[in-house]
Amino acid sequence: MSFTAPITLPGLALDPQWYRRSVFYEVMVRSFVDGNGDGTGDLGGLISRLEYLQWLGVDALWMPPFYQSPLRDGGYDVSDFKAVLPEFGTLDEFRELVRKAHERNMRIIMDFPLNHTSDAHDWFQQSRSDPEGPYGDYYVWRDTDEEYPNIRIIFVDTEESNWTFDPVRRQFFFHRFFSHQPDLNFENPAVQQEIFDTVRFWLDLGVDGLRLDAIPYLFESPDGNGEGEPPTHEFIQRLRAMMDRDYPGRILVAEANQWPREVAAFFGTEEDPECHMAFDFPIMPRIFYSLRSQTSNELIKILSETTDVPSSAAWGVFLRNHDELTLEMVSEEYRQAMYGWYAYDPRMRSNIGIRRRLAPLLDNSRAELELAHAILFSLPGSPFLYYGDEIGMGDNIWLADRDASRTPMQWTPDRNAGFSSADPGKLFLPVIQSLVYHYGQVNVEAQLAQSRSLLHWVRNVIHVRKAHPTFGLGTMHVQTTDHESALAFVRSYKGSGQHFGDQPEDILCVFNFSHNPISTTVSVPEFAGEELTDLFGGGQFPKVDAEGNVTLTLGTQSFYWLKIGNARRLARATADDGGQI
Ligand SMILES: OC[C@H]1O[C@H](O[C@H]2O[C@H](CO)[C@@H](O)[C@H](O)[C@H]2O)[C@H](O)[C@@H](O)[C@@H]1O
Ligand SMILES: [Ca+2]
Repeated sequence: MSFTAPITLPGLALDPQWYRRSVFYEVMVRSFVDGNGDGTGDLGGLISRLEYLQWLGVDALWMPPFYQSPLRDGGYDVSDFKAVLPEFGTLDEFRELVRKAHERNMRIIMDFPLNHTSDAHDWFQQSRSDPEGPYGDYYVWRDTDEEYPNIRIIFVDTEESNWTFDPVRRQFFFHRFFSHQPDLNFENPAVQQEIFDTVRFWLDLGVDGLRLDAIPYLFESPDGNGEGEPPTHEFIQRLRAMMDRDYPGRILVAEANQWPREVAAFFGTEEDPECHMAFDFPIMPRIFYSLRSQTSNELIKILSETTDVPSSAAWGVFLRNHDELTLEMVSEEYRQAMYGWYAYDPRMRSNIGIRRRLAPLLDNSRAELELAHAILFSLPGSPFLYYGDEIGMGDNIWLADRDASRTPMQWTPDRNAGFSSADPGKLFLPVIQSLVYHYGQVNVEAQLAQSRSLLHWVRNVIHVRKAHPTFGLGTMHVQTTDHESALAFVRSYKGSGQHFGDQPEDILCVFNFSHNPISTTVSVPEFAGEELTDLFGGGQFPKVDAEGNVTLTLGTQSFYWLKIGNARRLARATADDGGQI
């Protein structure tokens, strides 16, 4: 495979807002490329495919944990926060990865599961065996399992309680997730210091940011639900202040599976900022809901809710990731509808969600895959892709837990899908060999050879998005339509004029969720009389009429991104001093 990557000068472009303009790509080291042929993906393998990621248009990688770990929760069970799991590589290889990514102007975000450790961590082993020793108070120990009754269980498939009795210390320890993942005791200043030291350790190695895993759960309180308690926010504020002071330009990303207002709290305020980015959990299931219900009302409702966030904050939007498609942020009625549509086999469910990949969820429909991506790439915030979804990889629901959608990346139709040269029996997980998604058909090499493949389409849409900073930096206004299957919004940006193409711009985005073609009148009164031009092909569309309406015909499950004409915008640009949204 060869990629005609653009020639760039080594080093990162200076841009304090880089995370608002970036396309992110979640890459699991274990699953991407096996560089040394032992059956497991590794850092060396990832380094060898940076060229591919740059060609695709990726600006930043999000790397789930690759620390020392017994791997009982995909690496989110860390047994040493300052070591790389030997089967993944070494610290030196990680340094090389950072350097080589930066040479391609790509940044690296590391996952940081700071809420808990593995029970194999030395801190826990010492804590359980020596309660009076230096680590005795590193975890949340109690004599009963009755405290914190308001704290819900997250892994409902496997856990019956958030407390587990430890036969060594003869006390219960608290855990939000698996019983082999004891929660750290954030009340202990020594624990807080360890977390700061760990953050500094990785930032000193050059990483561009940290995804704060399970961030709402750091502190518990007797009466609260243990989600976003005030001391948790105070702790993040201190972390952010340290980063702004000592590591400007590096970012914090909040993983908080909560409602918009609660998640927005993790951005902090202008005076006391917390995270630069936060994943937008409520919007994601509503995209899937709209695709099957053929209605846009749920998306319109959530997009119309205004949540005040600091001016530098950015949402991280996504369709899928390494976890189940979580349904925690929908009502029970809608959850049942989603299970009916997307998880008709009970094996497809996991906790409160669905453990399937994007293409199988959308029944491999090219129209739906394009529509879903078009929404992802035009919503406010920065898009996060999940490795393999750009080629429409399948899943394997006969594998345990979320491994269903963590199988080896499919590079070629050759042995082990080009992922590894190991004996196939030695792979950490088997490659996908299902009827529809077999690596013989679904792989990067084959899609590179087809100009109309999903891979080329995704790359094209990424590049169109990147040519219009409006998508990353602009505001969004939902517009009225007269069709229940249509969603329309306008993205507007005043432009800073500081970068090439960073100009004032308005873009009308219209989506059709119906499984049939529709005609709909979109009301954009602010833009009466303006021309509309397709962002992809440059085709001219009917003008917005004098009343501010435009009637559009959309094919089955299709969309338009239309640039709104010049006259008014140019006048406004002259009047503006520009730069801010
Ligand atoms: O480290 C434990 C888990 O932490 C993250 O969890 C998140 O995923 C859960 C679903 O799998 C979700 O319900 C929860 O709200 C999140 O915090 C991480 O992404 C998981 O992989 C990990 O198991
Ligand atoms: Ca390997």
